[in-house]
Amino acid sequence: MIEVKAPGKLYLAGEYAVVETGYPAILVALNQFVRVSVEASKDYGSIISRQYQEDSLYWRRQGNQMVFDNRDNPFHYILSGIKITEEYARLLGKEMLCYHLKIDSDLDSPDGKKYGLGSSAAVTVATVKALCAFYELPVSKDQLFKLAAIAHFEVQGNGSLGDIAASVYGGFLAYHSFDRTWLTLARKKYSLTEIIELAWPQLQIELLEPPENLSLLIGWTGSPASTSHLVDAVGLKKAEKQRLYTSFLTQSKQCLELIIQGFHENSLTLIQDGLQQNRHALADLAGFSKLEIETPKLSRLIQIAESFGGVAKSSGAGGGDCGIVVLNKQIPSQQVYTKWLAEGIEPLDLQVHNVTE
Ligand SMILES: Nc1ncnc2c1ncn2[C@@H]1O[C@H](COP(=O)(O)OP(=O)(O)O)[C@@H](O)[C@H]1O
Ligand SMILES: C[C@@](O)(CCOP(=O)(O)OP(=O)(O)O)CC(=O)O
Repeated sequence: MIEVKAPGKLYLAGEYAVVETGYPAILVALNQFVRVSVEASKDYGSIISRQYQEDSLYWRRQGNQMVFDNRDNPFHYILSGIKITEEYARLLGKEMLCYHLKIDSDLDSPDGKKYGLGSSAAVTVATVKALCAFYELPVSKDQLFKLAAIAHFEVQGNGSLGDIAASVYGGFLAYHSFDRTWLTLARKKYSLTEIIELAWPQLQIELLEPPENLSLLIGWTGSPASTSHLVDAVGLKKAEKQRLYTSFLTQSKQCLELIIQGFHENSLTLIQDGLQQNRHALADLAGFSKLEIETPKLSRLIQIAESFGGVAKSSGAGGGDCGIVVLNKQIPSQQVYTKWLAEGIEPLDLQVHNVTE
């Protein structure tokens, strides 16, 4: 039996701008996982998720095809991960097999709360990783990223795919998004084996070493908003308010360069300065897009963090969900947590996860 796991993530900076080809974001992988196991089977295969038990899917193999009843199944990312990995396996001359795939996830709490830690990305990465192991396909992290990014992109159709990178590489990383229009065309022109060997236009992934004194705190404010809805709303403003949008992109890039420099120079101060500026850039974007990215509860989370010398901002698409704080390790996190709890903000006591294998 094959068992693998892939971590969830949070955005530290660069949200929205990273959706534009080549623009950077900083992400961090966290010790909350999606776990996938694969076990060979004989007559039929299955996909069973602990979080979606009522939606278990049973399938049979007809040659290279998986045959199943496709009504109302929620396993789009998993099925896309399977499709891409099997396409790759066939190109490497592997025979298609039957198997039971089981999924379990820490990313949504048992009481159904969604923390916005990137479950669709982690589930896609874990599925691709598990099937690569099952079919004995040797894949580097770069290749795993590319296979999982294709699988995710072919379902969601937008987004920067930064969450896939965080789930594959782990730790803190600087991610510059690749040209997704190129990928769509490349999928028609090249085979999967060729695509995952190619350098993808504009893609850059750099692992970052955090300064020793950096502590990362996470607070959850509830009321998650729809990321794709927010991203689409910004897409609309991009055309309507070109000047403001371009200035947001420039601002975001400048902050990100400062933060990356902070990581390179082990400077907590530079990282904090960059995060602060990124918060302001996102406020400008929210202003001219008429969106609420930093909700009143996120603002409270940030004010409390600032009263302890921390720098904080919304994480990801915003409109609720998580806020992140970067502060000096010397400040006990419990002090911040107590104040948050008093205001109904839930501290998520998570650690940075480094992918070692
Ligand atoms: N435990 C799981 N089992 C099966 N599919 C999952 C699981 N967790 C997440 N998914 C898939 O990911 C989707 C959630 O994606 P999305 O709403 O984009 O969340 P996120 O923003 O956390 O990535 C679900 O609809 C489902 O398709
Ligand atoms: C706006 C974004 O830059 C960041 C969104 O991050 P979130 O963490 O809010 O979203 P999910 O990964 O779907 O949970 C869009 C993107 O980069 O795709």
